[in-house]
Amino acid sequence: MTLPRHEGLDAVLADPAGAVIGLDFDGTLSSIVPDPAAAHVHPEAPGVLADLAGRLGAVAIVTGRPPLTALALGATADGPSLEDVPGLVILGHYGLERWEDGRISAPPPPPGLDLVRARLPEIARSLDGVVVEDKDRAVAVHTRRAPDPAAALEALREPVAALAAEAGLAVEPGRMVLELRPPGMDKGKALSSFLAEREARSVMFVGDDLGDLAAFDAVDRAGIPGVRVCSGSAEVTALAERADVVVDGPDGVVAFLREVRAALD
Ligand SMILES: O=P(O)(O)OC[C@H]1O[C@H](O[C@H]2O[C@H](CO)[C@@H](O)[C@H](O)[C@H]2O)[C@H](O)[C@@H](O)[C@@H]1O
Repeated sequence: MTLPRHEGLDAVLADPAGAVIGLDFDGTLSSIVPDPAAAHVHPEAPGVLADLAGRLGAVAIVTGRPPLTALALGATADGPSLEDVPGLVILGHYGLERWEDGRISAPPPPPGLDLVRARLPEIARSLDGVVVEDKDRAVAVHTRRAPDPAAALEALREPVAALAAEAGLAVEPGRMVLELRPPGMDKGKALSSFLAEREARSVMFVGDDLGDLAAFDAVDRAGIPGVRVCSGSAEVTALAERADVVVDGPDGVVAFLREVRAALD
């Protein structure tokens, strides 16, 4: 692919040491698969990120996954794994839990999760193929394996919202998933703090899902040149509508990152 001309992308290329790249995990660095536990990083993604990390100010993965899960799913059999990306920071749980240099930092889990653990499986059982994913600091309910995933998601919206309100948690909607998680943090806040911490002079964010819209907002309000990249899919169109660059899923993301890397030589 040829890199498009865009002011934010030009700024990243002109001053890579001042650039921060943030990337989502599922749907961006990893293809969407029916079973969340069976996801795995695109085999070429860690290599190209490792290459970029040596040239850019910072590379961060900003994800709804716990950082250690992203790292585990980021292992590859033959090449480098995500853990091998120099200086990588993972802002997991939408920024609540941070992994860097092998260390995790996070606030304590919210008390409302116990109520969700007690009640959500019962709600999920009322619909065929709906499964619960417990992520320690958040609990998600997935409908991708239901006979009609979109209908199952709609059927869950109301009971899940009621349960979240009772538990003092926020509902995070995503690709055939509703997540109950602590309120007060999102990918936008996580990215904004990281940009300030690294004194970024330009920013690129790559994402695919509704939770990434907050990160696009953060790019917009960062006060530095920025570029918003969408890992496009037929399933989510809202992000493509806001993006400066749209590529075709994780394969397209890796091809795009390769071009960025090549343009830095
Ligand atoms: O912020 P992300 O890195 O995009 O994580 C968001 C959610 O991703 C995962 O679910 C999604 O990917 C699964 C595996 O491909 C897929 O089965 C599911 O339908 C998608 O919604 C993950 O399981 C969630 O916990 C994350 O919050």
